[in-house]
Amino acid sequence: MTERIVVKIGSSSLTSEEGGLNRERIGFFASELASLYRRGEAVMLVTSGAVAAGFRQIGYAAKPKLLHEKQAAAAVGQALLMQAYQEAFARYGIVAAQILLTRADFSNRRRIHNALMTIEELLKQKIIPIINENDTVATDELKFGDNDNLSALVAAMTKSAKLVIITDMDGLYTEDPRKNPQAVKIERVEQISEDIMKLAGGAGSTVGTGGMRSKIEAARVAMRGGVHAFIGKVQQEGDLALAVEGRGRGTYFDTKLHSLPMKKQWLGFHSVPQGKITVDDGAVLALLEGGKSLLPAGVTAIEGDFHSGDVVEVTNRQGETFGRGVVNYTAEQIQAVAGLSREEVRRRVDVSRIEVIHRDEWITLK
Ligand SMILES: Nc1ncnc2c1ncn2[C@@H]1O[C@H](COP(=O)(O)OP(=O)(O)O)[C@@H](O)[C@H]1O
Ligand SMILES: N[C@@H](CCC(=O)OP(=O)(O)O)C(=O)O
Repeated sequence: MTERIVVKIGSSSLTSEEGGLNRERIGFFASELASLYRRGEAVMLVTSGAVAAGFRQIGYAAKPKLLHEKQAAAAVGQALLMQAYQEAFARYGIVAAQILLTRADFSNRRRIHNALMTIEELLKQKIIPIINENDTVATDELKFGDNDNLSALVAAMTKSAKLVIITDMDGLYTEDPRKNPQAVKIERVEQISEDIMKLAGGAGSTVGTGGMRSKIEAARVAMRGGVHAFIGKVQQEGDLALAVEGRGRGTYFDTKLHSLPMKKQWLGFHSVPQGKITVDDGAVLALLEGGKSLLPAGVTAIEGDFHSGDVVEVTNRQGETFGRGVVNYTAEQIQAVAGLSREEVRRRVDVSRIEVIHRDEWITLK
């Protein structure tokens, strides 16, 4: 059966601490991906390594820290990276394509739709899309920075079955094993709780960026989008196939959720909330388990100055955010009717819909 699989390779797997591309590793990963491709899987690659590949060529002594230097390094390195992959895939008769994306592209529905259509056509033509962040145009505030999150968004957008995040560690441990060799590996995670989040530390190498934390955040996004995730090591021949088959050297993050329509992905992953609504326990239950809309009666507090049609976060009484939705009221209108019954609400404000957030415009995020 053809499955869609997104594979993410981090800088630490492709380059050395001194920078420069490790062509042998690229050749190895290309052969691993080619074996999935030959089995009929629809493979997409999200690869880092542009900055690490480029800085040595420019003559910088170490991985640059300043944004314009990083961007210059990426501009040089991205071309080297693509050249290396295209050559490596050509050995297997596979054509590869370059796609560069930014976070801003994801928040613009037309742009991301175009990117998706391009990827769909490439997959149809049996071409492997190779995706990286467009470092030259991404502004600092809006940068993915690491590619973990980008890979999760690509996996959700393409409704992939699996996301394989390849790194230099064979999975998630109870602590960073570089700091504590006694740390114990976690084989399976079914829900990413705050306790799981706390285990993860930052990058382990000087070329890596996000560390384990950004990988777990990515797994969380993937799982919400109905994608099973794996974080681990692919080092020897056949490791990638094992990772995909459930026998890999890493940690599995299984999900019971189904893929999300683009509209819900936009709401959950890309929209920028303009305020916050706190609700009572009954409303939490109605939204989380009843599949119901949020009515004014369940609202206890609001924050922010938002308009009807804006996206807001919804939090419980403990202050934990558990979802987002599009509001049908202005902040002022909700203030006037919070806690009131439908009849009272109709008497006091003139709104097009009685629901503060309709269930079709809601996404649970936990
Ligand atoms: N709890 C943990 N379990 C495993 N690795 C961890 C943990 N916390 C931090 N790390 C570090 O995360 C690193 C991988 O992230 P990173 O260096 O950003 O790699 P990449 O370039 O592959 O994205 C590992 O080398 C490891 O040192
Ligand atoms: N877009 C950047 C990615 C930066 C980076 O180091 O990411 P990662 O190795 O995935 O933590 C690059 O190609 O250099």
